[in-house]
Amino acid sequence: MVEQQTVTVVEGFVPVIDLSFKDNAAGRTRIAEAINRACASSGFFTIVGHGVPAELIERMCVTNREFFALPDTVKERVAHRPGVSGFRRLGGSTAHSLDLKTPPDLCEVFSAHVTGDLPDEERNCLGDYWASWKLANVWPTVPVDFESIWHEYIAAMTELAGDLMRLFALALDLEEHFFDRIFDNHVSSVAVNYYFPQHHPPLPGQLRRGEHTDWGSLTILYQDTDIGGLQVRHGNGEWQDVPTIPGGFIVNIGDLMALWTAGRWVSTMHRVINPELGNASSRLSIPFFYLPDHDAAIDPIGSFAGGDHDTFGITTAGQWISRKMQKTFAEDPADYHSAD
Ligand SMILES: O=C(O)CCC(=O)C(=O)O
Ligand SMILES: [Fe+2]
Repeated sequence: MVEQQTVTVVEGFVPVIDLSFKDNAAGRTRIAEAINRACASSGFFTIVGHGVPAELIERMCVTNREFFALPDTVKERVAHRPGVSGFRRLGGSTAHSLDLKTPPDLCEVFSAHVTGDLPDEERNCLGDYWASWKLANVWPTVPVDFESIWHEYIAAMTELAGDLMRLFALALDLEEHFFDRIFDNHVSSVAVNYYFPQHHPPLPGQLRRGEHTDWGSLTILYQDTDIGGLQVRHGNGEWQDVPTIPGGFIVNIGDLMALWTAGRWVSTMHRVINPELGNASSRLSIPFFYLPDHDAAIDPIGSFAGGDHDTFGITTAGQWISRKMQKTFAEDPADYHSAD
């Protein structure tokens, strides 16, 4: 018998859920119940006992730290450019996805997609509009094992995210494999955020990451320090720090889960605040954005069908995410055109 307290190991707005028993039926039921509570209140929880090897996470952190420590001229060799994903010295303005006008976020980013190594002709079929998952991946040659570690990490995240979606299905009283077919050609990505040391005071309204919701189904986030900075917005409008749990991943749901559940689960606003002035610490965060097939519908599912939702005339997951991304990077001189 798996008791409730062995599953939710820390209660709170962002509870800590232990997945150690996810491979037995009683454990899965308990975990699904805990996930349902978290997703209906904050949309955020931390997982431990997730089974991703600590040494893989460590290698992923080390190789990315090495990359971001390289001179700009070297990093620019793998720069994001039309048709190609990669390194961005300006990590966009996530608050722009909500039409808020803020200065650029104080981070650099390197991103790659699960689709990014496919041949051009296959990628070009993934939506008839601009989309980041249609870009080719570009890989630095230094650090030498960068690309292979990224691939290993993406494979581990894909497996974990698929299992989380099966737990989500149980939590929503759906058939356990309900979501599998919506993700059989998923267009997920990893975007490593490097929050560099701040030697100058930020501009008014400028944050490491401006407030935003995530746009996909779920995000699995690792942070490589305990200096913190990630905050989620409580229903009463207050911002709450997300505690760092050693070895844990933060999981949050994105807009698609809120749309699919007609708002029963919440896609919660979050942001990353600046360190105190004079504190020159840096931080790496590694979100894995689990994004379904680009043509997945965004209508409410199962028993939520017919519920209220305003999707601004958008019908597919790909259009929804692409529109948000274009707003986030609108000041980037790349080849964007409307997702409509
Ligand atoms: O760095 C973090 O803790 C969060 C980053 C984030 O919210 C994002 O990249 O969507
Ligand atoms: Fe986010």
